[in-house]
This record gives sequence, structure tokens and C-alpha cells, in this order.
Amino acid sequence: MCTSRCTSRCTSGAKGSRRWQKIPQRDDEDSPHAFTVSYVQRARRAAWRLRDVTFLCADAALCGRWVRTLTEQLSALAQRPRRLLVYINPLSGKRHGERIYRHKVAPLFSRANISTSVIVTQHANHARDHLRTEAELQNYDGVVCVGGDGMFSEVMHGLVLRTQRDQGRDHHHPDQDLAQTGLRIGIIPAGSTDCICFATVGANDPVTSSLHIIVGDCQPMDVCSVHHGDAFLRYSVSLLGYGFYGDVLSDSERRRWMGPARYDVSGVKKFLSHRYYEGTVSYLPASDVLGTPRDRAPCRTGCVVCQYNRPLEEEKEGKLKMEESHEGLAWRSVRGKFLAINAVSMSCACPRSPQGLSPAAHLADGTTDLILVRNSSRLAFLRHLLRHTSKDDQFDLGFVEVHRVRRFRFTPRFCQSDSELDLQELLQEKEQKEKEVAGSQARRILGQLCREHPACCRTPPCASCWNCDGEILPHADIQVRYTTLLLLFLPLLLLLAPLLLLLLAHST
Ligand SMILES: CCCCCCCCCCCCC/C=C/[C@@H](O)[C@H](COP(=O)(O)O)NC(=O)CCCCCCCCCCCCCCC
Ligand SMILES: Nc1ncnc2c1ncn2[C@@H]1O[C@H](COP(=O)(O)OP(=O)(O)O)[C@@H](O)[C@H]1O
Ligand SMILES: [Ca+2]
Repeated sequence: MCTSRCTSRCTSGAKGSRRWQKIPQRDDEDSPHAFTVSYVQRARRAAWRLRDVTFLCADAALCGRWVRTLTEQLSALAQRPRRLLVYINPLSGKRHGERIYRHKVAPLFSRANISTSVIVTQHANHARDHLRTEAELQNYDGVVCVGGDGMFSEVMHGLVLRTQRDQGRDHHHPDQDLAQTGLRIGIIPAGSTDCICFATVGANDPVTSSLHIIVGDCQPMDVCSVHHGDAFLRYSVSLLGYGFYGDVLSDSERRRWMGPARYDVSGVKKFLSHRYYEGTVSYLPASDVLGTPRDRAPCRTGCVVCQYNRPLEEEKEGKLKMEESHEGLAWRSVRGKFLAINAVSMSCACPRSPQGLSPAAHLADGTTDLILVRNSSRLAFLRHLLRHTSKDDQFDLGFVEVHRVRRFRFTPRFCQSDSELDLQELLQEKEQKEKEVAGSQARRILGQLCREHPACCRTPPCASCWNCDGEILPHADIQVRYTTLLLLFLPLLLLLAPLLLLLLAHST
């Protein structure tokens, strides 16, 4: 970016050190020609800041040439977006979404010569439906959502569903591969958890996110399709959690008025109620991949593990066929009582848990880390939860197991057939289970109902629900499959040199 304001210049310091120094504003006569270059500087942690440096020029022609050349070079950078479609959820988090956008983001976009169409949503699913049916996507280089994980999820659903429809793919078919979306999504964090932003950028900071969008960064990510039988339910990119995180979410929905604190209140409540859920988790291990969930190194942009593990487009079909032919052999099943079943396709790092639910989960390797937390004492579960707030290993506990998987399915116990149920367990259960579903007779009837009328699975009394990126799924028995697809504007660039990244340019 070039402006006529003088704010700093490169000088030789007293000790010969060359560094940029602030200089006072001068009259036009002293420095008639100047241009300012704006650049991105790494600040604390993963935060990025915009900095300016002004160059003085005695010669007008030379100054003009510099400005033209810089502008030309910058407009030749094809990965940078020029036109963005922005959706703002005015009710996200502490309801600051619009203010954050107007004060922190819009000025940066306009400095970078990015034109925007801004839509403030009027109701839930406004952004999803607009993207899915009406938005003229050919007019944009990317979509930006201002809000929390729920808002990202809406935008992602709109784009992915539109792409599947345009490509003639049936998203209800559980084995249908997802077609790649043509547009990238940027996230401006303004929500309650903002885990997708934190886990990809390393910070929840609107300015940092805006700068990532401006310089056109790009990061693929894993998207999983969740089905109930042959019916498509949702896509997920971060957490699919049954039991504890499902219960926390459903309880927290009633406390939306509390803002982000609702999760802590519901978290304590659900921790104290200490409920476990029975069922069978079956999964297809990702046996042919580099890395494990117990690795120490977190995933970063350009991650070699992701590159190695992600099947090439042309290999996908072959891999799928191979998986299917080995399906019976490769699938494994775990039956039991679980406090939580969490499938995370990225670390799920967030301010509450800076390392995340699975610190070594990969952003774009086509797998998810399936974490099974079996029934244990309150104290043991608290130890497990507390380890999410430090660097201690939350998996190094007897009642916790973690598997890296390509697919999984879950059948809650009340949906299993009688022959699958163990009579012994039924009798024990009769003594201790919740009042609502007393006795095996009721359970048998419930099981039958579930088979004949799947809608009854919606809120059975002995079941939890799935937390799917912060939205509640209407069914408990699901099948899940992973594909790597979406392109985000927001990568983790922690490996890059600390100082100068890129310039923004326009002349004044
Ligand atoms: C004792 C302290 C334990 C702290 C454990 C913290 C683990 C936090 C892991 C959070 C993973 C978050 C995954 C992301 C989910 C989001 O997609 C989703 C939607 O986000 P949005 O509102 O921005 O749209 N957010 C959520 O589902 C919220 C999950 C928040 C869970 C907070 C749980 C707090 C637990 C507190 C237990 C306290 C026990 C105290 C005992 C005396
Ligand atoms: N204008 C709106 N009015 C009501 N709900 C909305 C609106 N726009 C989006 N939503 C919905 O609000 C929910 C929460 O949004 P999100 O941005 O994730 O905020 P938070 O992080 O506070 O949960 C999402 O399910 C989204 O679909
Ligand atoms: Ca992954």
C-alpha cells in the first residue's frame, strides 16, 4: 500500500545499525514525494499486525515508478482475493460481530483494495440457504464468516451442498465422495468458542484473521459427512462429541443469554451429573498413515504428514474399493459404557484448551482421532478434563483410548437388537439405570420402535446427543466418513520467518 503520509524511514543509526525509525511529519515542500508500504508483522504468539513504512523520494517520476511497479506486482498475486462475500452473525458470542467487522476488519479490506458484499444474517441458516441457492458465487473469490463455529458451519454447509448439487452428486449417499468447493472460507472470530479459528490460526484475533485473508493464505481441511442410515445429517470439521460434550451443548442452548459463559455453567452441571451412555462404536482404523494421535508435534500449514496421508484425487476411488473389500476384516468394534465419545478432525484447540482435545490431530490428512472415554469415577474424569488445560497427556489414563480412523459408526444401546444385548448386563442395568427407561421390557419396546420408526431415536431418555461443531444432531446412531476438502484462508504459519511477510499496496 502506498500513501503520501511520512511516518518512518530507513536510516543508518548512530552505531551503524540500519533500522526503521519514526520521523516527524514534514511539509510537502520538504518531501514532496513519498509512498507508504504496509506489511504484515508477526506479533505475540500467532498474532499478526499491520505495519507501515514510508519511503521518501526526491524525484516524482521515480516515486511514481515504484508505486506502479509495486501495484503491478501485487495485483499479479493470483492467490489474493479481490472480491469477498461476507456474512455476519449479529448474535454470535457477546453480540459484537457487526462492530468487530466494521471497526477492525472492513478498514483492512478496503486498504487492500478488496471489495465486499456484506450480509448481516436475519435468522439461523440465512447464510447457509443464501449460499446454497441464491448467491452469485462467480462474482467472488472467497466467503468470509463473522461469528463462531456455528456460523462457520453454516457457510461451509452452504458452499459444500451447493457444490455437490452443481456437480450432480447425491449428498445423501454415505459413500459418495465430496466434490471440491471452488471458494475458500475465511473466519473472523466473534463467537463463543471459535475453535475452528483458534485451531487453524493459533489465535482468536479478528485482525490476524483479516490479514491471513488479505494475503490469500490457504489451508485444506478435513470434512466429515455424518449420515443416519441413508439420510444425510450434517458435515463436521472440528468436534463430533457424544455424551459429555453433547450434553453440555444441549444444556447450554437454554442459557444463550449468558453468552460464552453458558458453556462453563453447563460444563460444571454436566460434570456433576456424571452420566454415561452405552453403545457400540465401530471404526475403520487409518492403518496406512504416518503419525499417531500420541505424537508430540502439532499439525502446521505445509505439514508433511498431511501431504503423505492425503490420497491423491486419482487414488481415492481405488482406496475406497480396497477399504470396502477389506471392510469386514478391518473394522473394529468397541462396546461399552462411555462418558464421552469424541471424534476430532483437527486439534480443537481453543482458549479453554490451548492444546485441544487431540493436540496431534491433523488438519487435512483425511482422518479423525476417535477418543473413547469409558465410564470412570468423577475424580478420574476430572483428571482427564484438567489435562486439557495443560501439556499433560490426556490419553495417558486407563479409561481413555484414542484411535486414528477413516470412518466410524455409533449405535447407542437402545437401538441394538435384543440378540446383541447381553442379558447379564440387562439385569444389572435394571437396578441402576435411570427411572425413565426402567426394565428390559421398556428397552425392548424402545429398541423395536427405533428399528421401525427411526424418528424415535431423536430424544430417547437414555441417550445423549451428538455435538456436531456446536450444533445438535437429531439422531444418536450415525455413520461418519472423512474427506479432505475445504480450503480455508487461515493457515498456521508458525514456521515462517518472524518479520516481513507480505505487502499491501495501492497508491494515493
Ligand atoms: C476443569 C476444567 C476442564 C476444562 C476442559 C476444557 C475442555 C475444552 C475442550 C473444548 C473443545 C471445544 C470443541 C469445539 C466446540 C465448538 O464447535 C462448539 C461450538 O462453538 P461456538 O459456540 O463458537 O459455535 N463449542 C462447544 O461445544 C463448547 C464446548 C465447551 C465445553 C466446555 C466444557 C467445560 C467443562 C468444565 C468442567 C468443569 C468441571 C469442574 C468440576 C468442579
Ligand atoms: N441472525 C441470526 N439469528 C439467530 N441465529 C442465527 C443468526 N445467524 C446465525 N444464527 C445461528 O446462530 C448459531 C450460533 O452461531 P455462532 O456464530 O456459532 O455463535 P456462538 O459461537 O455464540 O454459538 C448458529 O447455529 C447459527 O446458525
Ligand atoms: Ca484430520
